[in-house]
Amino acid sequence: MTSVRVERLHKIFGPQPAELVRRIERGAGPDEIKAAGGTAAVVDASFEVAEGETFVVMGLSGSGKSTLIRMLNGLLTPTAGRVLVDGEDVTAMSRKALRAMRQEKMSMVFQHFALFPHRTVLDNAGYGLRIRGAGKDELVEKATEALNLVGLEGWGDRYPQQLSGGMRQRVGLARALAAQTDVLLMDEAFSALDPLIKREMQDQLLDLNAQLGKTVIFITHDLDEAMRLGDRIAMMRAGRIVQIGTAEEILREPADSYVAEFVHDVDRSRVLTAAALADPQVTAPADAEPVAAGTPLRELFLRLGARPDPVPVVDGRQRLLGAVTPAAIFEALSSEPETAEEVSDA
Ligand SMILES: Nc1ncnc2c1ncn2[C@@H]1O[C@H](COP(=O)(O)OP(=O)(O)OP(=O)(O)O)[C@@H](O)[C@H]1O
Repeated sequence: MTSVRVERLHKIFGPQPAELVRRIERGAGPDEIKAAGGTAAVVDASFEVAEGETFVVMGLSGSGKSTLIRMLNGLLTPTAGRVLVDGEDVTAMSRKALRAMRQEKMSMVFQHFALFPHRTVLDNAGYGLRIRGAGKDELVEKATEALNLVGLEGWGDRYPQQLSGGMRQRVGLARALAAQTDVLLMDEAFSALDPLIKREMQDQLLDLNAQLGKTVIFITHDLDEAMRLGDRIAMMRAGRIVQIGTAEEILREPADSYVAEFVHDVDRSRVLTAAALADPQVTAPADAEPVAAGTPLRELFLRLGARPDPVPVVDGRQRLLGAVTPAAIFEALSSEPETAEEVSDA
């Protein structure tokens, strides 16, 4: 399996980009960079994505998400910094090595997926295999398997115009899956879809990942999507990553007022889980039925109605993590999170 590591990555558009990176390192802000004719699209980004992890990059339009993801597979060359895929520096690869890396290790799914109108769905799904030089039998086998995985069983002989928008996006996903790369880069892959279909695709990605264990780097400007899909989320603002954490960490301890504002309207009862509130010091009644660590607070809250006692919480192996008191549930659901700024000011 493949891991991805990003070290002090910068991308500056405009004249003398390397000089502008030096100025940023000496403390220049976005206004100074702008005055010098540059755009600081990505500034000093560092993170590591573990094998099998779904890492979401989240931010408003123009915050640098697409620029960042395009540097991961070498579509854009960084102004400074390194991208390591399986320990190999993408920024130092030849064109040929880059092409091989994209074919063998990282597939990309875009928002507006380009399907070839005159090729069948099966051919479209197998496109990555074809350019890699796969034989016909292998192409048919792997593309069919990928189409089945995304719920398009039996559609291989059709043409793109016979499919709905959601189905076409599934073909895009199937193409990435058929290539059997360990890493999927998904750039606003579901953003153009209707809300219901979008949700279906998210469920499908979660399902697929439970089966296949791919490393997914997923870009979105949709916070609900980020929270549903991400094992961890990187919050970007004006080119910088301002916080990296799980949905719960970001909700409970936003790094600054920008992130706090962003997550303000999130339905905490659906995102926060029993695990975050389980206190090993609290004992639940012996006959209380335990809940799984991932149980959303909403469900815990509903359960309290029947019996207002502490609720025991167990992990996947039925080990006791602690218990959640009704008071902890009320507090988590009603309190405003403190930002890290406020905590350090105090
Ligand atoms: N080729 C380019 N030349 C100059 N500036 C660019 C170029 N590509 C992107 N930018 C600028 O870099 C900044 C980051 O853009 P980027 O597309 O990465 O943001 P984003 O978060 O992906 O936004 P969106 O969701 O709208 O695509 C923006 O200010 C954008 O205008």
